[in-house]
Amino acid sequence: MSKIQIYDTTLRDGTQAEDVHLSTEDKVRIARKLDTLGIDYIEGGWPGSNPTDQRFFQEIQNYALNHSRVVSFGSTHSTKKTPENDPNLDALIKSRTKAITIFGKTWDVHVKDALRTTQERNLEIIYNSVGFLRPRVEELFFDAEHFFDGFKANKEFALACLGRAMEGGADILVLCDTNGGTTPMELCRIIQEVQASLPEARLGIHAHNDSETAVANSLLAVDLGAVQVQGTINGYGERCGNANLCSIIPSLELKMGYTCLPENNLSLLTSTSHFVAEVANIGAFHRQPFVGKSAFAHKGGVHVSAVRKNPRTYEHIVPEEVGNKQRILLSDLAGQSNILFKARQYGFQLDKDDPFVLDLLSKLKDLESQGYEYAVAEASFELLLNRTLGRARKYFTLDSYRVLESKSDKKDQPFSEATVMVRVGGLQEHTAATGKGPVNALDSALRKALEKFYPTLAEMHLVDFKVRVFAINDSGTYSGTASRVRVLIESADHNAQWVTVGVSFNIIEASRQALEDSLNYKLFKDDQAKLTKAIKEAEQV
Ligand SMILES: CC(=O)SCCNC(=O)CCNC(=O)[C@H](O)C(C)(C)COP(=O)(O)OP(=O)(O)OC[C@H]1O[C@@H](n2cnc3c(N)ncnc32)[C@H](O)[C@@H]1OP(=O)(O)O
Ligand SMILES: CC(=O)C(=O)O
Repeated sequence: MSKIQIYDTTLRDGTQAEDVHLSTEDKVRIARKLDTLGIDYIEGGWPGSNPTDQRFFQEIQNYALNHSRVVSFGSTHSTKKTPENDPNLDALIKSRTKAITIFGKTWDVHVKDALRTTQERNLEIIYNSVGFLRPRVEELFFDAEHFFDGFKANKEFALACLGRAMEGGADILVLCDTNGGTTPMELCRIIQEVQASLPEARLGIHAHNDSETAVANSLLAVDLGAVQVQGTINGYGERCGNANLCSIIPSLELKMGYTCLPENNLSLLTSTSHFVAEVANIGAFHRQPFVGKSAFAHKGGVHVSAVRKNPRTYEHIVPEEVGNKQRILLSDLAGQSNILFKARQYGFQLDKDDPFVLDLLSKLKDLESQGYEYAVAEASFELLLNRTLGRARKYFTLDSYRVLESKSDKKDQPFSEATVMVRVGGLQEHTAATGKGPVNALDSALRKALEKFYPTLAEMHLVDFKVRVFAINDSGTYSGTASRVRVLIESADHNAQWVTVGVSFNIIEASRQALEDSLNYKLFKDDQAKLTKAIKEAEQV
């Protein structure tokens, strides 16, 4: 199986994305993760550009990477300078990387309008820059910027640029679809013409995603003989992004028979993707192929029924090969198979004829149609399942609650106060609490009332609170302030995190439902843990 060089530019082109900002420390953390994954080349940045990138190249020298080679990136020398006095080329050398990439213009429009120089001078700049760096670095790559647009505009000039870079000593000529507008059909034709014209050249591909074809173009280029693929983790990059390595690597390895990563490392792909998203502080893209949370999530009853019999029926690869996993979702599109699968996850062996399954399915569909979303609020579903089976204890009853909002002075913040009446066994408790907002006041009052019966409730805290407004009602008209809302509450204690849901026309009532489920779930979970412990102890006796 032939090896394809994987060249990651998350730390350089990835940071050219509108919402990606990485500190030097972030870059080092990502570089080390990419090294663990087994990426061949990590483009660390443009050392002539800013102090963050400059520091990265110093800092990364303190780490012995096992696999990856760090690459510094810059442009050919300035039209007004020579290689010897160009600060950009000097910064590349000072970065002390064993590999360097420089980009040069190959589109006549850019030479005329961006560089404002002649084609002859551009060819000279390319040759001189590459030739100057060649003896000073072990590996040298030439990024032929705008190559495909350049080829379409002026084929002879674009090919001459490649020729000069090759004569100067570049190891690989990387054909860049810088504006991301090249179709796979054009790309195919152009690469074949390059190969006919420069048969000795070793080619690479660097594609942008403006036409949503960056991955396809990269795969095609490899199929045609490219030996290096440049891209970024999660496809981050300038404008619409770069070719997504999280799709390219598994496609090359699992579908096209190439080797990209060291043996057995492909299963690190999903965790690497999530790690990079986390460090970049960008919400994970759930629908991302291969590594997204939804990449192997099955919702439709027909799909679930089939994947339970044979996962291949609706999965293009085995999720674990890329470190992902199958998920079965609950919704109004579910069939009995979804329920059976979920019940098994929680330890119940049921079968399709069980009347309980149909009962739960119809409850689920009814609640989902009102706006409850159990695919996310799995703790609420687990309670619903156990309640329907008669397995969940009723820990407390909230007989009534009242929430008051008042504001006395223009300068003051509104004041929230909640009172609750709860019953635990035969005992009634009447409590009041204030809070920063009505939901906080209600939460405080409920806990105050319940903690004397259930002290472990003090261990839990609220992690996240999300409100979604359903502005369009069932008849398709706009409901305005009379809209239904869904509240999702994420809670945690020292060893778990769980999400609960509530739905109502009243945001406080929706919050009350989600809060009550959250408290109940904590108590239910504690009971389950006690039971498991008792069973283990009994088994040991
Ligand atoms: C396709 C790509 O993604 S290439 C990478 C793009 N990335 C970036 O631009 C991020 C890093 N860039 C930077 O920090 C800055 O632009 C710097 C430090 C490189 C240059 O900053 P400045 O000197 O202030 O120039 P400025 O950014 O305004 O313009 C870019 C200059 O580079 C020149 N240039 C562009 N491409 C090339 C090239 N291949 N070879 C030589 N010069 C080039 C432009 O003509 C322009 O020069 P001019 O000012 O004489 O017109
Ligand atoms: C070099 C580069 O990033 C590009 O042409 O897109």
